[in-house]
Amino acid sequence: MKEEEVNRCQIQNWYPKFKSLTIKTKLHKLPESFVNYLLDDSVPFLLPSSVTNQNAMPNRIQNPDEGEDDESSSSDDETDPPPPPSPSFPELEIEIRDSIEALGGSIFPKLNWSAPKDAAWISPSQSLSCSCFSEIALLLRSSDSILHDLCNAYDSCSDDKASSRPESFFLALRKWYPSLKPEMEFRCFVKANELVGVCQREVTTFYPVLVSEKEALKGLIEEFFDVNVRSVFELEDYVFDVYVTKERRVKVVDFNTWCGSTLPLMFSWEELEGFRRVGGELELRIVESRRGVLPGLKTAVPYDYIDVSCGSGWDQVLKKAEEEFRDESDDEDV
Ligand SMILES: Nc1ncnc2c1ncn2[C@@H]1O[C@H](COP(=O)(O)OP(=O)(O)OP(=O)(O)O)[C@@H](O)[C@H]1O
Repeated sequence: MKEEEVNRCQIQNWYPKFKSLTIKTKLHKLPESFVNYLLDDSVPFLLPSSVTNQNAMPNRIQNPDEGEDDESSSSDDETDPPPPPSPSFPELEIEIRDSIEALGGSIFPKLNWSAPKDAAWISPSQSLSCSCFSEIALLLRSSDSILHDLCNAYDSCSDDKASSRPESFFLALRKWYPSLKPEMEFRCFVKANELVGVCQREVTTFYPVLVSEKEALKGLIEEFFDVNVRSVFELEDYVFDVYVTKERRVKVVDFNTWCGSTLPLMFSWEELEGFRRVGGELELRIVESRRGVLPGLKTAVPYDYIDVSCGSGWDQVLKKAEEEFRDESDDEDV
């Protein structure tokens, strides 16, 4: 993969061209001091001190290995060095506060490529919804996906002299949508400027609506690609994610590289590479039945993608899951 492909998929590069077809977003170029703050892995980490003090969180995030303050630990206080001063980014904080306000009070944060999805557990809301600078800082500092953007974004590039990091980092604040339906998100694969495959983005669940609406959804996405994406996005091979609204309008959620750190979800890259759609039928791949996923397993994947043969170990897991499922469905009042 070329560095150019990775660069095109940065939100600050694609957003201006797709502004009217995606989630409303405000972009903030990050000062290097804030980038260094995100990269600093000292423990305990300090949240920026707030100049606006609006909904600010406590500055010091406790190291899980440290006990609660008690008598014995306070006796060491005299010998402990004083805690370092909290970092402060007053200009950025004020710009961010204004953007959050303009976006309705809650935002979804991401850097050039990634959102801190893996850090949602640390947020009081257990989601990526943020309403102040310190909530954003906490999510960004706690996320490996963000660390990947900061340090490893060009790892899959084959250029002779690939960059180690982008020229600038941007923080994208996207209007928060609390009730996006996972079944209406799709990943679309484009090879040589042809849409060669589409699949549901949330692959661990069977959604009956996708079975009944499959043809209509496929038509909508195909038309959206032909009219709005094919001749506008500058790469030939790439992946994009879309959301279909209840009014049946298609919105771009994100652009990703072909291969690299992008997951092919219900396809394999080999399979996608082999698809040639000139005149052929586009496949929208979905989980076709309740039995197409492993019930009760968090890391569930569609049946076809694991080795279920006798002796693989999965055969026993599946047998047990199917028995449980049968017991549950017997209880269902149908
Ligand atoms: N503005 C928003 N409000 C609420 N949820 C959102 C918003 N934007 C995205 N999401 C949810 O977060 C998920 C991840 O978003 P996004 O694709 O931007 O992150 P990402 O890090 O690039 O993910 P990936 O690496 O899987 O492509 C989306 O699938 C969607 O469910």
